[in-house]
Amino acid sequence: MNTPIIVLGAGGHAKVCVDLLLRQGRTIIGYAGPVSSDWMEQRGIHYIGEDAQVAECDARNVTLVNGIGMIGQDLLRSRIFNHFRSQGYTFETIIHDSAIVSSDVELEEGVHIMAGAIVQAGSTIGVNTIINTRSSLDHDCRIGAHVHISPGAVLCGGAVVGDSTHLGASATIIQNVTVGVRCVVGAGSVVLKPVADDKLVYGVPAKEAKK
Ligand SMILES: CC(=O)SCCNC(=O)CCNC(=O)[C@H](O)C(C)(C)COP(=O)(O)OP(=O)(O)OC[C@H]1O[C@@H](n2cnc3c(N)ncnc32)[C@H](O)[C@@H]1OP(=O)(O)O
Repeated sequence: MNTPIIVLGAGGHAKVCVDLLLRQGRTIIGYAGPVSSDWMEQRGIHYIGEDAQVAECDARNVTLVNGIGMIGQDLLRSRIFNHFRSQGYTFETIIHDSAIVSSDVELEEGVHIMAGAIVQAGSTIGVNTIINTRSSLDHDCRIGAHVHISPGAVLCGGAVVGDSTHLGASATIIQNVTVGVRCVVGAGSVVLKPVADDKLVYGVPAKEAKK
């Protein structure tokens, strides 16, 4: 079904989403955010206005794509998702044509699987999570809601990532290891042992940052 889409945001992640949607021939009604964007205008994507203006579009006739990115513990992406869900809007799950996603995978609402990503059999991914460019989830990974798996990250089989955690670019989690909720794992880190909730870890092997 080609339900018309409104993109929320106009920054880096929104651009990549728009590029994916245009390649797939999707209809984009416009984008919403605090300011207009030359990049969007050059592609003929109409500026709807601030987020409140989205309410003028009936939630039954559109779906939303959350173009807000997530770095570290920035909660804007999850706040926007929860706000519009509570208003009755639904979020589109988007998968780049170059991604490889097993048929034995559970994807919840609003998941983004970007170019070159791989998701293997038995994995589950919670709402509003980004599986970013060229990252890979091997078999039986469990990824929570509002997670960002950054470009190039590698999750070995059975790895678990809790809600609202940001896994940095090219980080690796070895098999069957759990990273808790609301954690940040630094770019390039190698996680060998479980990480408790609310921790910042980085390095090889990954260690908890000293406060
Ligand atoms: C599409 C996209 O672009 S998605 C974006 C993806 N972005 C990322 O993956 C970025 C992830 N963020 C990081 O890796 C960050 O460096 C963090 C969150 C781990 C740490 O950030 P901060 O708390 O600001 O740490 P800060 O920069 O002050 O560095 C503190 C120390 O840790 C070291 N350090 C920071 N990050 C790392 C890392 N990833 N690996 C190893 N050491 C690190 C620094 O060298 C510094 O060491 P020093 O005190 O000996 O000089």
